[in-house]
Amino acid sequence: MSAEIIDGKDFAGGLRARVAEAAAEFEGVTGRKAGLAVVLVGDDPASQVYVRSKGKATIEAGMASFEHRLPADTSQADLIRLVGALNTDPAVDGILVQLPLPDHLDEHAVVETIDPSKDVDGLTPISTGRLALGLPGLVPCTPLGSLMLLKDRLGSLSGLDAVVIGRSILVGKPMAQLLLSESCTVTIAHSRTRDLPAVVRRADIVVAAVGRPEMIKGDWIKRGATVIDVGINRLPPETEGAKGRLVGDVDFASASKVADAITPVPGGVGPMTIACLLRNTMVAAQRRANIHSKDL
Ligand SMILES: Nc1nc2c(c(=O)[nH]1)N[C@@H](CN(C=O)c1ccc(C(=O)N[C@@H](CCC(=O)O)C(=O)O)cc1)CN2
Repeated sequence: MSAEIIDGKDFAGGLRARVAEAAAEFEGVTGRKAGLAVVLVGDDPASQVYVRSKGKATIEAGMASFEHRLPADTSQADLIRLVGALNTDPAVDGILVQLPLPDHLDEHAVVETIDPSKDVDGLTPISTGRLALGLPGLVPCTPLGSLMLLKDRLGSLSGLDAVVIGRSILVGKPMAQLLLSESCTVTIAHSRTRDLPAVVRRADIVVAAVGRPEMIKGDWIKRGATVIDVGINRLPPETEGAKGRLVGDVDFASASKVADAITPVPGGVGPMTIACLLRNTMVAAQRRANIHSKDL
């Protein structure tokens, strides 16, 4: 058996087109573009690529992009001052602080200052609390995109056993909450989990978000499971000067022989992260302008 490949790039393209339609409608009604502000501190190469992609995708969707690039030695007070200014800027509907931040900055303290109505990353205590309570709100982009792919593939997830490997605030914890709200039986596994292969083997749905290249092997996967690989790991280059291959947290070659369906890396969950950021920005803009629109 060979698993069906879940094409996140294709699904993300559809979502981006729907967001673009909503963005044009929003501009028609309000006379302004919905706006997303992205803040990057420092010069982490991967973050620079992601921030550039976010700006490009925002403009392609017909929204306004505000990019703020700050030096690596920016103080916490200066960063919080910038977030404060974005909170009160009427042209800004969504604010995202690119993570990780340099070590001297306190991510939680910075994120906490974002106005929850503009929290398109879904990371403020208000957004996190609303998700935990099962109330509507803005949800972190990678788990939201992963859930969209799962529901598109499986329809109802009710009663299914799901294992989320990883407990980060960006992916693991919100993913588990989302699966729980779909009535899955959810296990959160992590570095201290005993007999991880046995835990994973029970799952109908496996979401891998550990950040360890190709750690989850095919013989850990239950036959017929659906596998969502959130990992994006660049292997060391095979030849000098070349770029290393990009792989997920799942050993794709062995897992795809057992699973019913699997997301590839690249081209799986990654493109959904940016598409969901555009979607969240549009939702935030509509709510702030009191526009009631169909769900994106
Ligand atoms: N504040 C946030 N910081 C970070 C987030 C986030 O959601 N909010 N997520 C990640 C990085 N990320 C967006 O910021 C991101 C990662 C990967 C992709 C993507 O499209 N990946 C492609 C491959 C790209 C490549 O060739 O390198 C894919 O998987 O196909 C988009 C966004 C950490 N920080």
